[in-house]
Amino acid sequence: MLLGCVADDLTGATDLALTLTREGLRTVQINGVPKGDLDIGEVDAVVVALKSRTNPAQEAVAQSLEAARCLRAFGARRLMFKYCSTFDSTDHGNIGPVAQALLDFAGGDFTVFCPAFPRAGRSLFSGYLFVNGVPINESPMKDHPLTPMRDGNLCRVLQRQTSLPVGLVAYGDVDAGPDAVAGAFARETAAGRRALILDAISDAHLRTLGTAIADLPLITGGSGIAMGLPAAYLKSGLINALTPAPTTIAAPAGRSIVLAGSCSAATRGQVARAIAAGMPALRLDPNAIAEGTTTPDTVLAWLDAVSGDSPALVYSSADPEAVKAVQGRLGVQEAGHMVEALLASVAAALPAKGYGRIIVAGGETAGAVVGALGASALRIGPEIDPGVPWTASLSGPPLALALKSGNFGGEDFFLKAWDRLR
Ligand SMILES: Nc1ncnc2c1ncn2[C@@H]1O[C@H](COP(=O)(O)OP(=O)(O)OP(=O)(O)O)[C@@H](O)[C@H]1O
Ligand SMILES: O=C(O)[C@@H](O)C(=O)CO
Repeated sequence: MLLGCVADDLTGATDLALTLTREGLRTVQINGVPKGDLDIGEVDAVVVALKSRTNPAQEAVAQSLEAARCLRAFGARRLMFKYCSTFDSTDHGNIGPVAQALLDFAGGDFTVFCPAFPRAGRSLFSGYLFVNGVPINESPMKDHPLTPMRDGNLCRVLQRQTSLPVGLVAYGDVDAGPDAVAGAFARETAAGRRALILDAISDAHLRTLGTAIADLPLITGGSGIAMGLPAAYLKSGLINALTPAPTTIAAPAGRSIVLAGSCSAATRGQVARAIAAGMPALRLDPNAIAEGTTTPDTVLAWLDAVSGDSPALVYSSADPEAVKAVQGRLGVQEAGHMVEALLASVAAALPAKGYGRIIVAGGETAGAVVGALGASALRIGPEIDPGVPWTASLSGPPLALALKSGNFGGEDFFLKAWDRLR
C-alpha cells in the first residue's frame, strides 16, 4: 500500500477513490476509521472517509490523526488530506488545522493545497477559486447551509485558519511544467512559507503538479490533485504497474431509491428534473420532523405505497431562503442533524424492504446514511458523472451505492444513473 488518504466527508472520499481508480491505482474506500481488523486485499491506495468537515476543528484534527495512524499501520508511505473542491470550511474551520496537524505527523517542510477539479468546473487562478467560471463567493456556494464561502481568495481563507505561513505557486509556474513548480517550491519555502496554494485550470496542470508533488510526505486538495499521482508513482518506480479501472459493477437485484439531503443548486435541479419526469417523490419538511408529524415510519409507509419498480425519491432539498428560515427556527447544526437522523433511520430499514440500489445526495447526508447501512468499506465501480461512481458495499447487506457530492452530476443524474448498472 502506497497512498493513504483522509477525506473529510464521504462523497468526497468516493470522488477521490474514483480518481485514483480511473488513473490506475487499486483503491478501497473505508467509511470511518476501522475499529477491528479489516481485510482490504492487495491495494495501492486506501481512502478513509470521515465525517469531519463541519465538526469543531479540534475534533476534526483528532479524527484525522486517528485515520492517518491507521493508514500508516496499513503501510501507507504517502498521505493525502482530501477536502472539497469548493474548499468548504469556515474561518474557525478545519482545512488549516487538520493540514497543519497532518504535516506535523507526516513530516516535511511544507505541504500544498489545491482544490482545483477542472472536469467539474473548479479552477484556481492567482489563488482565486472559480466554480464554472464564476468566483466562488458569487456562486451558489455563498449560500451553503453549513459552510458558506464568501471570500474567493484562498490564500486569505487559509491564512485565517492556520499559523503556517501561506504562499502561492501561481499559473505561470504551473503552466511551465514540473521543474518550474519545483523551483517555485524552493522559492516559497526559502521565504518561510509552509502552506502553498497551487493554481490549476486544466487537467494538464494537475498532471504537472502530480509529478512535482509525488515525493511529498503529505499533500492536500480536492480529488483533482491526485490525478497525476499514479503515473508519477509508476515513473519513479513507487508502483510496478497501473491497473485498468472497472467498467461495470455487480448490482444486487431489488428496488431503487434516491435519498437527497443536499440543498445545493445542482441537487435541487436534479430533484426538479426527476419529479418532472414522473419519479414518485416525497418532500421532507424539517418543521414537520421537529414537530414529530414526519417520522421514519411515515416515510417508510409512503415507500410501501409506491407501486411498481420505478425508483422513488425522498428529499429534504430546499432553496436558500427556506433553509435559512428553518435554521433560524431550529438552529443550523440542529436542523442538519435532524434531517440526517431521519434519513439515516429510513436507510437502515431499506435492505429489509428489498432496496438494493441507493443514491444518496450530499456528503453529510451520505455519512449518516452509510453509517446506518453498515457499509464500512466500498469497492469503486464505473463513473456516472465526473466525481461520482457506483460503488459496491464490501460489508453489511449487499448494496450498490452512488454517493453524490451535493454539487456534482448533470441535471438528469437521478434518472440516468441506474442505466450504468445494467
Ligand atoms: N430543508 C433543509 N433545511 C435545513 N437543513 C437541511 C435541509 N435539508 C437538508 N439539510 C441539511 O443540510 C446539510 C446538507 O449537507 P450535505 O453535505 O448533505 O449536502 P451538500 O453540502 O450539498 O453536499 P456536499 O457536502 O457533498 O457538497 C445536511 O446537514 C442536511 O441534513
Ligand atoms: O471535492 C468535491 O467537490 C467533492 O468531492 C466533495 O468533497 C463534496 O462533498
